Amino acid sequence: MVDQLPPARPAKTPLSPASVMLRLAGIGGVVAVILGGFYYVNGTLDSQRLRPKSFINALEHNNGVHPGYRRNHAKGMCVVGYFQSSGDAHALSTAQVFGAGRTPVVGRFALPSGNPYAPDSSVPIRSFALRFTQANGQQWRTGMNSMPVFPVGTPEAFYQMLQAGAPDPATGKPVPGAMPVFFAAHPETAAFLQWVKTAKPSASYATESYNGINAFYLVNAAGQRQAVRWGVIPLGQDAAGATAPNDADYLEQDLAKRLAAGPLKWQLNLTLAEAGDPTADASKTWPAGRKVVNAGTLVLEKAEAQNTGECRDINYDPLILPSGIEGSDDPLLAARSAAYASSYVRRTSEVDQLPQESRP
Ligand code: HEM
Repeated sequence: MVDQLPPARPAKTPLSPASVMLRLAGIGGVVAVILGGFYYVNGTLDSQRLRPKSFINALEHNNGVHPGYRRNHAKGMCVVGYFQSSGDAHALSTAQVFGAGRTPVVGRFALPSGNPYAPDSSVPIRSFALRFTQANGQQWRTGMNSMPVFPVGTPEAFYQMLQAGAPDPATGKPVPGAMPVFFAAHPETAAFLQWVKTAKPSASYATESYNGINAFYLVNAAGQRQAVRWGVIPLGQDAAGATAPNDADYLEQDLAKRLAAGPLKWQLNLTLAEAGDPTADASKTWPAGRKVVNAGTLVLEKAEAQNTGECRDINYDPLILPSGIEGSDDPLLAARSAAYASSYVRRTSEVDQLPQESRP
């Protein structure tokens, strides 16, 4: 048998230099369109558009750069313990944390400032962040504040608020009058300002209530979705009239002392929204009288210094949620998630510059 040769291909006419240039320009054009798309989505082409680093740059501008520390809520302390479920939230959510048993927790108490040396009495707000690690490996991370509402409802307004708090280059202090002007232009701050009127710096992290503020959805085995806001209330209280000392650093010593004497406990409450309650506006409270489900007890057993403790390398991103809990349409959630990641990238690349603290 004789092999048949394939038919000869017609000889190709070489491209003229002009055609080569045209083809290269075409390829370049496609690449430029793709890159332009990326830059557009990233906001690089729009100098006015907010990006994760816009918040972090503003926080650094206002508070200074403190290598290795969180760019907001910089002064804090790690804590370790567990959550004991009551089982009462199981009908609302498939998340394992609400089933029977215990879920280990790594938490962090902090002050809401980017300055890790801020005196404890400088602000009436304290914060509490938690990471629950379920047996199936899924995590629920949340950051809560002691106020019941956020001053504003959008990332843009929060950025403007940071700008209003920027220091005057001449004095290094906030520009007098800038914050009142901001509040006057933002009537949604009314509920927060009402709270501030009576809020006092508390004498202990242990006797505070903390609120998740943003709305989330719980999803049950039937796929039903219930909008909720959550928070924790302390099971221990000081005698009435306990006041904060003048000392700049009393909160950490107080917490270490209390934990050395025994575990500290909070009740985890889920407030259930009714039709019409806003889920996309953290500056609005929900009407009183909403049903509250006691999901269980948070028990803290040990405190650790934040520079060496387990919470140091945790990014308390509010959108890290297990199945059975979902984010809402609140625009602050995505902005928080992105800004915390940006802060995390900066601070974790500087960890070797942190002063090493001995464990309490
Ligand atoms: C657009 C709005 C917000 C921005 C840009 C923002 C920004 C930040 C940043 C950069 C951090 C440091 C994150 C890290 O390095 O781990 C932080 C921490 C924190 N934020 Fe926000 N935040 C916002 C809104 C809120 C809201 C609504 C809450 C409500 C509870 C909140 C609660 C907290 C808490 C508790 C922490 C401390 C977490 C920890 O201890 O590690 N933030 N925030």
